[in-house]
Amino acid sequence: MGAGEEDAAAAWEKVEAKEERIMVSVRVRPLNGRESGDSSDWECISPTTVMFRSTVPDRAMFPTAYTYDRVFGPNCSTRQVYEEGAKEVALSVVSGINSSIFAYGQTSSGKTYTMTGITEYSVMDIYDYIEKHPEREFMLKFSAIEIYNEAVRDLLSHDTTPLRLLDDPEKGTTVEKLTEETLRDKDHLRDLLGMCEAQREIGETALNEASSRSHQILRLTIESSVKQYLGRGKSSTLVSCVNFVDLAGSERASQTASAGMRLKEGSHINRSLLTLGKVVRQLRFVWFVFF
Ligand SMILES: Nc1ncnc2c1ncn2[C@@H]1O[C@H](COP(=O)(O)OP(=O)(O)OP(=O)(O)O)[C@@H](O)[C@H]1O
Repeated sequence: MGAGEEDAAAAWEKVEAKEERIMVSVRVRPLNGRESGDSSDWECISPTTVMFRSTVPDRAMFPTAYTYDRVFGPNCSTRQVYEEGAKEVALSVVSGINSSIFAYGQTSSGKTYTMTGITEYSVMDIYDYIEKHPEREFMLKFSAIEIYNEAVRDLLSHDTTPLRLLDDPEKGTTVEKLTEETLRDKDHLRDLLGMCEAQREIGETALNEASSRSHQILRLTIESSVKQYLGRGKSSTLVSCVNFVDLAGSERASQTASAGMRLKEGSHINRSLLTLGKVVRQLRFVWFVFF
């Protein structure tokens, strides 16, 4: 086995050793200017437990505690959330393991804020790993889509025509004609991330002046081979990808004061999140997933 294959085998052993391959963390953001007069209903009482105590007087007597793999309170930085909640998952891509990190939550809860930081830190660590492994040849590719009002759009193209989803028996679901950029360096990736941010559909609601109105999926694919064996017929190439998913937030029309276009967007967002919830619930009962 070459160095890369050993890394991959070690990473797989680590994954196999864990009973759970899904990690769920909760981040409670600080109250903002609009909410600062209120007291928070949520309190992080340990690194894994968050407690909900309703401010409605009759219900305040019955707090409920929820336990997750990790809970981050309002004073935790995005760096800490990344280091303790996402780094291991993001970096498994360099060892040939596919992974996804996604943020799910109510509108204005801090999903985009958190995912932007996590993506940035992951990119820095992935390039750092590449620099420390000159014995391997790496090729990085990047693609980005948003799902807006149930239509899929390429965020690396100025063409707004919706793209078709195709079911490939080997590759699974793919997006037809999606741009995939081969990255020159991390500055190139930063430029592309900036382009995605600029292209993404956002709009103002009563709860968030820059609310994401679409689901965004950024995909980084990494191919790597041992340089020594390249072209000698002995080399094997590791190919894997990491997805950074920033979902649009669930919302109540009464709270976001949505009407017209915003209301239509909100109903698409809520419906797709409801479907995602159903899929996750069903997965609890499925032992094998066939592709
Ligand atoms: N941990 C945090 N610390 C400080 N400010 C935060 C934090 N999390 C979020 N914010 C701020 O709160 C506001 C809402 O955050 P953000 O846009 O990330 O929410 P969201 O969940 O993505 O919302 P939506 O679903 O509407 O797109 C932003 O102004 C953001 O800068």
